[in-house]
Amino acid sequence: MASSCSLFHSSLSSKSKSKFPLPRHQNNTKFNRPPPTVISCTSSSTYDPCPSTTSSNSNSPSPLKSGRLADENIRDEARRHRSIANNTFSAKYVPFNAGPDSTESYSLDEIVYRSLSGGLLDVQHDIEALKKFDGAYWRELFDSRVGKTTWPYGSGVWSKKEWVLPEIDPDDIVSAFEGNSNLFWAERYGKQFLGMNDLWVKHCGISHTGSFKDLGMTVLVSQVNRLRKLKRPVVGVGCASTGDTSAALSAYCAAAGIPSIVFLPANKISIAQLIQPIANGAFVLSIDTDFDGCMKLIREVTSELPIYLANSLNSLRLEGQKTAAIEILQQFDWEVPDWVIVPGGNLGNIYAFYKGFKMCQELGLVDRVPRLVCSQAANANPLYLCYKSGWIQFKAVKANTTFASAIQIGDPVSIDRAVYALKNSNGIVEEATEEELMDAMAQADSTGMFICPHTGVALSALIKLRNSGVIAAGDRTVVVSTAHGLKFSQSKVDYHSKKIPDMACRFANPPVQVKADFGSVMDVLKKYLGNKTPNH
Ligand SMILES: Cc1ncc(COP(=O)(O)O)c(C=O)c1O
Ligand SMILES: N[C@@H](CCOP(=O)(O)O)C(=O)O
Repeated sequence: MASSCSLFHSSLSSKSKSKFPLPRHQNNTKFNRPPPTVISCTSSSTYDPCPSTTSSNSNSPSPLKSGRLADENIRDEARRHRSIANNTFSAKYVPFNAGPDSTESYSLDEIVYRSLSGGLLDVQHDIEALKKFDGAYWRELFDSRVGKTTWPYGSGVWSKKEWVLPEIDPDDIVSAFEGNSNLFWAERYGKQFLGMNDLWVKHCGISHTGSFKDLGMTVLVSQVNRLRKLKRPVVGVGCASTGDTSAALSAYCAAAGIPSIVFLPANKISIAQLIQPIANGAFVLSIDTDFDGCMKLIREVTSELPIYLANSLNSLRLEGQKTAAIEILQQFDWEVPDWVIVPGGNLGNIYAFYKGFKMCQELGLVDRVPRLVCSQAANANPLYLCYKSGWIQFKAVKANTTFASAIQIGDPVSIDRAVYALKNSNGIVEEATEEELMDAMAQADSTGMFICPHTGVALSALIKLRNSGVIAAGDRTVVVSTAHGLKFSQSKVDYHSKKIPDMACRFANPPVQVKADFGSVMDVLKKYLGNKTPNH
């Protein structure tokens, strides 16, 4: 039996009951009644105006203070509150950047990675349905979910569920409460090295498996969980990886009890990244090729075997990754920064950021999108070369070894998405040499960060654009940090021991070897302190 809180909008139609304004009616009456579809108290909001009345059984245990029943876990609680009727929102696959005449589309429950013409796909949301709620509604709804443990909205990704995978049952979601990552004010770095006072680092790598890939993987693995329950032919999930996608895939699959298979280029990823899928029980293939070779193989294999493809060629991943952009706006109280700088490899993430910002603009949460910068390692720079050609010519390259090993990619699958994102955000592409990216990383670390080399690539772009005056001292700028520095400690060890051929390692800070006696220790300390001036 439906509870009183229940399932019909009529129970939400009184403003006094609902915390959130209701959508605009077609006739423009402000906050009129939502469309006559059925929606649960919690399918569009974590806010339950009548939590204690949702159980129809008078013998049920009394609710806890939190609104949860005594014998319930958070998933049970979500199940009790879930909608038993159709959700108002929906999404489907369409060919990426299809013209207005295209009618090609696929349900998200289909296993499809490419359009009929062989192009990329995109997840298209029913924007008209989302637009029935105004920008203020969405801002307030998303803000209300931050910092909670309500399943699944406590996750930074699932707090935007209606914009991500609106139709998935919370019961099918596999989440580690990812997202909600720190937006770090780089006060000292900005001031000391760039003369900036509004510089921020979005620490997407301080996360469950240590990279932004968690944001996309929770979505992909949740959908796989659903497909398996629907008895679709998915025996396992596979990816090619430079180390972060494989870590995220194996962790989320392990949490859900789903087999994962990862293709890694032998000797081209860090030890920390290699041990992650091994520890999480993935089937790990170390293949004597580079990432592009692994990517080619996984595409062939997934078209032959019932292994679901987890790379960002699969547009589902980007639906999760785009929430980092929404989160940045949220953390600035819905003010739009001037610049967002993202390191690029397979090039899904730059498009994901664009999509997140664009949806916020389209749905009235903000009035513009920031300018995007994509930064590549000079040793693996096909996008940069394409940009320099005036976007005229894209040619895959052979990616050379780089300390930014996770972006050692010469034939990015999302090239079309990246070009689209950059063209539509008045974007810029930069590149960083090995010395530039390692120096930038070392300087940032010396101000209290501990970033990965890929973030060094993004910082190098910022340094260049500041020096050329393109980015002004007062511009609010966000650098996206994509992985945890601890995954790449060997690169820092090499740098600080000045062991890198042809690199000055100007900011190295090697440890001082000293004998274990008081005099020797005093000597080195006096010498060290002699170079310092008191701070007053
Ligand atoms: C740490 C890190 N930074 C940046 C990237 C680049 O992201 P994308 O491939 O979406 O361009 C990747 C993966 O490619 C990565 O693992
Ligand atoms: N850096 C990535 C490369 C693959 O990117 P994806 O986003 O297409 O999975 C990795 O860590 O594997």
